[in-house]
Amino acid sequence: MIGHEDLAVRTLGPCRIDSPLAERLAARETTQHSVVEDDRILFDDTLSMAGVRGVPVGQLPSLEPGGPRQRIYFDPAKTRVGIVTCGGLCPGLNDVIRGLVLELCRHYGVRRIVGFRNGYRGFIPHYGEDVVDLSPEVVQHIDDEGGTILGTSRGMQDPEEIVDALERLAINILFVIGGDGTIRGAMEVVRVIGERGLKIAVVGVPKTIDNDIPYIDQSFGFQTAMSEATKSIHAASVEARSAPGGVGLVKLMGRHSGFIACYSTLAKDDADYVLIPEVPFALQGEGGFLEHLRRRVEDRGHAVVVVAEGAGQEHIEEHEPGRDASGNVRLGDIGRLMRRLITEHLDDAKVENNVRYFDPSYAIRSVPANPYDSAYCLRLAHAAVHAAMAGRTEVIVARRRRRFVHIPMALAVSRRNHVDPLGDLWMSVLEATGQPVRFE
Ligand SMILES: Nc1ncnc2c1ncn2[C@@H]1O[C@H](COP(=O)(O)OP(=O)(O)OP(=O)(O)O)[C@@H](O)[C@H]1O
Ligand SMILES: O=P(O)(O)OC[C@H]1O[C@](O)(CO)[C@@H](O)[C@@H]1O
Ligand SMILES: [Mg+2]
Repeated sequence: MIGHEDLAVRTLGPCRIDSPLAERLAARETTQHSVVEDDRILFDDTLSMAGVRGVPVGQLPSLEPGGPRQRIYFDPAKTRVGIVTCGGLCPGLNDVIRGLVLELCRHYGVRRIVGFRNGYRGFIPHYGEDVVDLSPEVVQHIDDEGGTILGTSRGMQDPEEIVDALERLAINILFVIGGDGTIRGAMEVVRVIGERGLKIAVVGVPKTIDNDIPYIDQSFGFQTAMSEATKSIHAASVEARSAPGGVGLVKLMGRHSGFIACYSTLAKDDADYVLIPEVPFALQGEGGFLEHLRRRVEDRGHAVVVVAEGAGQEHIEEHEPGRDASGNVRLGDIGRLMRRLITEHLDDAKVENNVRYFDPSYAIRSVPANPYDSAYCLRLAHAAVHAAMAGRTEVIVARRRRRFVHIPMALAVSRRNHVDPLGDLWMSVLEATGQPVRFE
């Protein structure tokens, strides 16, 4: 069970400098819309969860609120900031970079901001990457484009060398924008910073189109990515309904978590089956997926199947599970296997079929953020700047149940966020598709 120690946020030291934002904060009080800096946000949100703890209200585990502080740790005029983006692309990366730069420059008066190129390798001299000076002019309109102006990469880098680079450039604050791997990398950087007795804040903005970072409502860019995915599902549905025995099969990203598959299915009434990593399924046999699909194609003439890339990995026999440069398991291609098995199964049953396969893959994550995600990215960037200027370190900023909070990095990587097969989301998917609770 999560306790106080798991939620404790590290600071570099006392905040002794008046924040340039202090005047605006004077009238603030905790309301439905904001939480003042010395208040706390409850971790549990049901009576039963809080009740199980058996402690008075004041001792319930709680999170530090995000947002601006009256007093800050860093002197803006003497503060130098670094920004890096790592891991796979996600809509909104440029929005976050832009938000960080604008907040630092315009509201705190920080003048020296550099971007490290191509993920953590941008710190390592051997790669010969330049650093990029970032200013409001440089980041103007970068949010119109997908991707990241800084570039990104996978692959392990030596944290000692990363901190060498931070020291060489006299960086006081490092913002890391990335997923679980990036946060793990940042924790290594924090460890080395500590060993060297340096006062450098490391603050993360969590990024994952898979929405697999725990304790946060939804990651930025997820809404954009899942909206893009709905286009492919709709196209699959049009194809399926326009041909005898039409089967539209769509493979969507989602290594270990099927959120994109679930939400993009719920957005439109197009899909008949959703297969995700969290819910194992039998393929063969009377209660298996293929027989169910055959019956549906015979009864209704068409079907649409959405499969998350991490689903049904146990069915892929020939696959040698290697790892990518960052150590992430390389998955077998469930989409192509399903296409072959569906075609063979319908052929064997002498059911006329036209299987159309869609793999939108990178297309859903390389687009610019939609307006909702852009606004969300900007608010996350603001929260990250407030946290860092107040000397918070080894934290990510996140929105949890509508509140912006500081989550210790260790907690953010302690587990993965999954679709709960017994939870409300999966229940909605079952209701929307009408598929059986289990294929077994
Ligand atoms: N276990 C780890 N320990 C230290 N550093 C790591 C670890 N895993 C990854 N990293 C560093 O973080 C970077 C990004 O990691 P990774 O490629 O796994 O992407 P990610 O941040 O998890 O994003 P996503 O999975 O959403 O694409 C890597 O290039 C590597 O430098
Ligand atoms: O091919 P790449 O760039 O390594 O990224 C693919 C992976 O990145 C993600 O988009 C995020 O981790 C996964 O859904 C996907 O498996
Ligand atoms: Mg990852």
